[in-house]
Amino acid sequence: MLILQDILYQVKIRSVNGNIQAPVNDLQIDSRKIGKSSCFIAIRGVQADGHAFIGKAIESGAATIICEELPDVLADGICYVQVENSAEAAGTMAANFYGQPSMKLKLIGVTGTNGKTTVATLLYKLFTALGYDCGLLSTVQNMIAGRQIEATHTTPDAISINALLRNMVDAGCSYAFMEVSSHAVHQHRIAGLHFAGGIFTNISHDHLDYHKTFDEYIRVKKAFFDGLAASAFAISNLDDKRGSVMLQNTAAVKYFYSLRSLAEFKGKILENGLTGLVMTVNDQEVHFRLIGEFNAYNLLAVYGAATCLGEDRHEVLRCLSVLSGAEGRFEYLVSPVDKIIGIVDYAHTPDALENVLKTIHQLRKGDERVITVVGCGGDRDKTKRPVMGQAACDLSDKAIFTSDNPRSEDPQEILKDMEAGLTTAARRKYISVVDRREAIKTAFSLANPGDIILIAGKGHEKYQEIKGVKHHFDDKEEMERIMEEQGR
Ligand SMILES: CC(=O)N[C@H]1[C@@H](OP(=O)(O)OP(=O)(O)OC[C@H]2O[C@@H](n3ccc(=O)[nH]c3=O)[C@H](O)[C@@H]2O)O[C@H](CO)[C@@H](O)[C@@H]1O[C@H](C)C(=O)N[C@@H](C)C(=O)N[C@H](CCC(=O)O)C(=O)O
Ligand SMILES: Nc1ncnc2c1ncn2[C@@H]1O[C@H](COP(=O)(O)OP(=O)(O)OP(=O)(O)O)[C@@H](O)[C@H]1O
Ligand SMILES: N[C@H](CCC[C@H](N)C(=O)O)C(=O)O
Ligand SMILES: [Mg+2]
Repeated sequence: MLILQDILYQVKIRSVNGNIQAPVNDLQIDSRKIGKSSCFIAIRGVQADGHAFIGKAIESGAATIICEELPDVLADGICYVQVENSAEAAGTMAANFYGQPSMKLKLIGVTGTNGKTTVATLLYKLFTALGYDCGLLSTVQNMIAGRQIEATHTTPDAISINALLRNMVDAGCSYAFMEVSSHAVHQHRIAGLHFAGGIFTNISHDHLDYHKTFDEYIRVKKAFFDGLAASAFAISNLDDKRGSVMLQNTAAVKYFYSLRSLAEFKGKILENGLTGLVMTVNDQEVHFRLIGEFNAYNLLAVYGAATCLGEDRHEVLRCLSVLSGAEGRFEYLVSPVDKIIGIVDYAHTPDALENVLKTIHQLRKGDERVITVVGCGGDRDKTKRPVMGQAACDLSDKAIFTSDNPRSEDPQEILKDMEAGLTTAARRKYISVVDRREAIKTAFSLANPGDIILIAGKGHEKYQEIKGVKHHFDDKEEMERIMEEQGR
């Protein structure tokens, strides 16, 4: 069994009270998961302060406590370690506890507002196709060499990350690809990890409920690159306004990808249709199965990373050309009778919604109409609601506003936020149908043969969260059922 002293390696300690040689069975940041000889790390959170649960943790068997503030009364036989930052300590300690798994494989992190899941998943699929055992930490799922593990977060907490990485190392993985959310950077969930490379996709409006200002959101994303080692590579999107700033202070070796300017990884779209993209990538012409300009960027990022990792460029493009994207990202179905194109996409930010709708317009052959079903999540950034409502109307012939995980909020109020400030032209185009199933049905009832229906916001999600309860709901399943029921 490990002892506390070993696990504290490189943690910034302020004081120690008790026996630092105490054994540690496991690490926990949640008092509800404590067992015998657990080490409890008290973290100040958004909802609660872990320090309030120190007593509870000791009652449940914790023998060692990591905290920023010592309790007034110290219990006998317990070792208390006061640290500068508990969240950061949790990352460093988790890495020590699990034997530095991020150093035993090559860990690549992907950050940005949109495209993280797509890029990380493509990298996982690509390196698997190239013959490596790989790991993946993503919004849709975690993977350990082909074995699927349910994902609860885009980026899990530090202890879960290191436990998963340990399992990957034990399963013989030589690569791990992970999404790095801005919440994760800010909450130090990635502290103590050793990244071999970092990728930036893009930055636009999201999570301003959490980060408060756009500048702060940028600063947090940039902190990921600031933390990379000189031995790592950092790849950024030159066509994004903040693409260069992201890498301004990184010690890592910098690379850029672009569709518009000269860059190490340069792409040009030749054809963009429902059957995929035809592009040149560093002067080699390739056909990809992924659709839309935004995926051209995702593919360039993946190509760049694979090149930096020493893979053969031709082989990389050959493998990439046959890959499909991540579940729920621009997945489409054509109805058998009326040839209505139904698209399920995870666009849940203004930028993603705009991108996916612009892509749909580029794919249109004639005067097919575009009908969009969209909602905005409850207990999330409210400022994106009117922007998404307006974008849906601007870029569709008809928009149906509906619910997308209202969580603790009143769904009608969310719809009101989406409707607020719509232009007169937009007002003529939208209707609100609070029940998502009814909204999808309405979209199909309104569609003429050949029309395009976009169902945005939930992608791979298999639930609708209402008042804290997750009800089974799957946009793709609904779409298929309605097509059949309506005989389309
Ligand atoms: C807003 C946010 O990010 N919250 C995350 C945060 O929770 P928190 O700060 O609210 O924690 P808290 O409830 O205040 O508790 C503070 C501490 O006390 C502990 N505690 C609490 C209660 C108790 O009885 N005993 C106890 O020990 C908690 O375990 C925690 O360590 O830390 C928790 C542990 O790591 C996360 O599970 C939790 O994610 C919540 C569930 C969440 O919904 N997060 C979303 C917003 C999120 O993280 N999303 C990003 C993706 C965003 C994107 O699209 O880019 C993600 O990476 O998934
Ligand atoms: N490079 C990109 N630029 C802009 N939009 C994109 C890009 N890639 C994907 N999208 C759009 O954003 C949606 C979400 O994509 P993806 O799941 O890959 O992003 P993400 O960053 O992982 O999102 P999340 O933060 O929720 O995990 C897609 O369904 C698509 O509409
Ligand atoms: N990672 C994002 C996903 C949003 C997906 C959307 N369907 C919603 O529930 O708002 C979040 O947690 O904010
Ligand atoms: Mg994701």
